[in-house]
Amino acid sequence: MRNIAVIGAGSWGTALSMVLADNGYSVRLWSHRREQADEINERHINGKYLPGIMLPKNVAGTHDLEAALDGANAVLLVVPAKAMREVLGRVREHLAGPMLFIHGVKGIEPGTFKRMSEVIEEEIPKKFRKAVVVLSGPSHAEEVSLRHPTTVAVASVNTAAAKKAQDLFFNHYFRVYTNEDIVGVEIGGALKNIIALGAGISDGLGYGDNAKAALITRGLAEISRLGTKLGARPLTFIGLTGMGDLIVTCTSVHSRNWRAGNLLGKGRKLSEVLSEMGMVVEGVRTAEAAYALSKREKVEMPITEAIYQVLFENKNPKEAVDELMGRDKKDEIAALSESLSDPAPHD
Ligand SMILES: NC(=O)C1=CN([C@@H]2O[C@H](COP(=O)(O)OP(=O)(O)OC[C@H]3O[C@@H](n4cnc5c(N)ncnc54)[C@H](OP(=O)(O)O)[C@@H]3O)[C@@H](O)[C@H]2O)C=CC1
Ligand SMILES: O=C(CO)COP(=O)(O)O
Repeated sequence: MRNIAVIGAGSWGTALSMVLADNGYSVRLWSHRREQADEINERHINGKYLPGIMLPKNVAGTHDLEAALDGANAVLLVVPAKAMREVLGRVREHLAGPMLFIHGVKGIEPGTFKRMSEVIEEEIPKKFRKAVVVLSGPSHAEEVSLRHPTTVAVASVNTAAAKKAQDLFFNHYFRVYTNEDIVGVEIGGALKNIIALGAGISDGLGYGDNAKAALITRGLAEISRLGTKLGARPLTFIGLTGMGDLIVTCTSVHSRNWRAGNLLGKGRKLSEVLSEMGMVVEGVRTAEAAYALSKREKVEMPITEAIYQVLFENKNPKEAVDELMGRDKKDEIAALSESLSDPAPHD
């Protein structure tokens, strides 16, 4: 049996460990908290993040990063985006040879506004990485852990590496597609969280399905505009990691981003909401990054801007919606058509 190191024992790291274990791999699931690693080994559960789920026996918890990485054929990184660089610095100290790096993180690094694959390339010397792959798509951990049918995409500039990752994860309930557009997959996965916050805010305000459909569709338009400006392929945004993930995150009660937005729409303060969630809400920091990127790249992103203002400038959510609705009249497609020509993918 081959070994895989999973770095990050939250909901998603644990659910993906189960997929790998079901596929016959020996998984070492690293947690930065010793008691969580002990719980995984002694009781075969991760009570905080996936309550009620029994983990397969071939998922071993560990608090020792060196032991997690020793002899591993691939490493899967699943920590919050803001922790990625620090965790990679620690991982780097224990690498002995080249490894396949896969990540399942849906965020942009605060401050640098870099994608996670860029952070991995900066922190892990070339001699220690065979390739970098992202795994993304509509996939709530809670449902994956119940082995409910789920589809995702794996993307890399290295096609063979994407196929390798596809082989690692693919099974009867977890269908994995390859995609050559790593920029589009990472941008779609990160920015959908901002729109999910918006969908939650809209629901919290008492608005209905019309408003949510508008947010999803026009949200996708602005994600595509920024993504293509950054080098993504437009078609990626109508796929699993674009429209697919927007649908699931904006409509599911499992979504932490939707739930956080819902509380904000009901009038709660951001600081209170975040401490109550107790899990990562990537859309908050990603809204800051996407807002800055939209200014840097001169891309119009009115929904992102409105959500940024609600989160960081204390704007009243209802006023933000009123302002969005009162913007200048527009043609639906004209502003999009430029970015919808589909060049070959590039990084
Ligand atoms: N949950 C899901 O359904 C999905 C999540 N994702 C993405 O996966 C990524 C991780 O999310 P998810 O697992 O859900 O998050 P959770 O909040 O469930 O778990 C985060 C995990 O990371 C740990 N952690 C926090 N900071 C650090 C650090 N500095 N060093 C090491 N570990 C740390 C936490 O530990 P502690 O318990 O101590 O806080 C916890 O184990 C996010 O980018 C998310 O968008 C993608 C697809 C689906
Ligand atoms: O990315 C996800 C589902 O595809 C999980 O979304 P949340 O982080 O909002 O729970």
